[in-house]
Amino acid sequence: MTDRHPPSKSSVIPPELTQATATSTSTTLTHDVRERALAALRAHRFDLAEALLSSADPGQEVLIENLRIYQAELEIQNDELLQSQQRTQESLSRFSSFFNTLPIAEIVIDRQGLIYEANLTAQRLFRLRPTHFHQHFFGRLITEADRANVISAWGNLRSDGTVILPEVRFRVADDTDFIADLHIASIPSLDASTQHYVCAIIDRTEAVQQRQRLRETSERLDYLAHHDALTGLANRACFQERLEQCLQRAKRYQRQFALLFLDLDRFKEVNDTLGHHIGDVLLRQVAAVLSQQIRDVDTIARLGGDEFVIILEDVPEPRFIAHFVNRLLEAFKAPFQLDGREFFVTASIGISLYPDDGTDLETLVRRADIAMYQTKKSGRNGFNFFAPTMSVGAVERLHLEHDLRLAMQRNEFMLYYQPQVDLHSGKLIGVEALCRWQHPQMGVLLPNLFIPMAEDLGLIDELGLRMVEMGCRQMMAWDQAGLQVPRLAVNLSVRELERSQLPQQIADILQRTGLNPARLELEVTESKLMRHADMAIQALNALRALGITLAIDDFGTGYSSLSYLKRLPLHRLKIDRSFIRDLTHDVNDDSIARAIIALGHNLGFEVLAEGIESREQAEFLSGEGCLEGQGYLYSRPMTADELQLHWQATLEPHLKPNAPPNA
Ligand SMILES: Nc1nc2c(ncn2[C@@H]2O[C@@H]3COP(=O)(O)O[C@H]4[C@@H](O)[C@H](n5cnc6c(=O)[nH]c(N)nc65)O[C@@H]4COP(=O)(O)O[C@H]3[C@H]2O)c(=O)[nH]1
Repeated sequence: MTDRHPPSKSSVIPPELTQATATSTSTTLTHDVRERALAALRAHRFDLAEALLSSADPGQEVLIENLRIYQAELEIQNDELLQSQQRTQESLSRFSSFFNTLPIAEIVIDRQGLIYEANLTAQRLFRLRPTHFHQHFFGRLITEADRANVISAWGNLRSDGTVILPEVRFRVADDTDFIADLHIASIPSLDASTQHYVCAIIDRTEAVQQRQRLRETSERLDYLAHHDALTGLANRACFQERLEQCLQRAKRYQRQFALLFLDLDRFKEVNDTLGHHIGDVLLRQVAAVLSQQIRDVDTIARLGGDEFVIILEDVPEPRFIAHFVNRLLEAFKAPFQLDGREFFVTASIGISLYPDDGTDLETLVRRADIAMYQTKKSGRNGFNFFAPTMSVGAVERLHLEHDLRLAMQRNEFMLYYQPQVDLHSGKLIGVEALCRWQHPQMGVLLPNLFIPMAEDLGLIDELGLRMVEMGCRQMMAWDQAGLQVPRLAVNLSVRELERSQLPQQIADILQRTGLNPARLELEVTESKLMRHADMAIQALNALRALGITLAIDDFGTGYSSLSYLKRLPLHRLKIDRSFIRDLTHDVNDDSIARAIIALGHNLGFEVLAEGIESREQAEFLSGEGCLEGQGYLYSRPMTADELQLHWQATLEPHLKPNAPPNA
């Protein structure tokens, strides 16, 4: 760009000097002089040319004048040229500094994609020196993943010769990546072979990172809004959302789901004795243990303190929930590691079911809570399904408790009896005594309403003994009346088993009433028995020693361990009626009932099925080897007089008026 190009000589050199044909003035010049003058002119030595010409022919005035004009013209042209060059130089340097100080990386490439030029921003951005850029393919600055895309877009520029590609991932020399928008524009050119393109690379890393940070922050905020900071479980807000969704799904697809409230037993003691820090460690460990037990579809949340809640979606049967809950309680049998020590913690669980216990969020939550509270009251470390009787309000409950105490004094309790029969012959083989409270205002109340209350109030021992005695006396009375009822089964609260005097008190009753101990059977509910296993074995052994028989009630809902079951001095398994209800309609229940019967027999127990309501159920059971049963098919629970009337009339063969009553 710095070379000077003198104006074309042919336009300014006096024709006399260049023309071969001599004019009137040039003819006098010798060839030699002319050549030398020309050479001097070409060398811009005007003084020499002038001297040569004057010496050759001093009369050549015109020629010399022309020469001077030519010299003046040349000098003007030269000045203009110099100024033009100066301006070009300035313009180039302005462009160069503009190009290099642009905050945007600009790279000029040729038709092949080879880099022709790159500004300073591009050099800094790619950490490359200019020499590295030159003759490098532009594509090498782009990551493999995006390269083909860019090349294809470059080959399909818009009609205005540009294309914009957002967020292309470029690769820097040190192999790190950055994200930038890429604008490609063709530089107008007359000759396609020298076509160039300018690629503007607008670094978007900051914006992308900021967007990423924003997304992360909003995700984090969302997480915090929906999770409990201590345990990482869902929090109350999230739980309510999920429960609402679960409710909608259950309504739409007519499914059942369960809500479990779980509260740690004596958590306050941990906090008070070991400190809040350790309490927090325990809560985190409990959260981890609980999380391991649930399926992906289920939700577990911490509502605060030591209160956890689980939504079990789509549960076909309550007994699956019982199975799940037993697994949960089982998980609590392993010690927690707190402050380098092993620590045992138990939990109380309450369960409500959609739709049985409520069809709206508030009702389900309240009822699961009530059921949990009930578990706490009945000895903790266990679970309860919600029962309508639990929902008696605080005031009503107070009244009822008061009434229950009075009822004990006034002896308002009585027994209903439900026959137990031989499934083959239909013969009466025993009765189950079921307690009723003849409330002066409310009429006959069922045991689920008042037995737990009696347990809470510490009245169950007295009530239980009264029922046993009442039943034994009734057996003797039937004997007297000539109705032989071979066996009396009475329910025993597991609370009663805790009392060391119980065996002696039962022995006293048997003695007082005169009933043969072999005709008395005591029933204990499986799930409750299993929760007090070690204590129960001792108590049951002592009772067994009296000569009475023992039955395990509601079998199948408590998930006893077989090894433990074998150690119990039991005579009878009573299959829970929830397994009987769908017999012959639900193959699962068929197989469960079949398995329980086989299990009972293998363990050497008699097996009795509860809740038989249809002939098909009875036939299925007897076909599977279950010999005994009870249920509405045979009789509802009834008063002693009703039973006597009914069974004396319908089962004459069992009337043995003269048989020794207590044989
Ligand atoms: N759907 C249906 N139900 C049937 C059928 N056959 C009998 N039942 C009901 O099933 C329950 C059987 O008693 P359980 O399992 O020992 O369950 C008893 C027992 O655990 C407890 N209970 C009853 N009396 C006493 C008692 O004197 N002491 C103690 N500790 N608990 C008692 O209360 C529970 C409930 O007793 P009830 O309300 O009398 O309810 C009785 C009975 O009425 C049937 O075919 N279909």
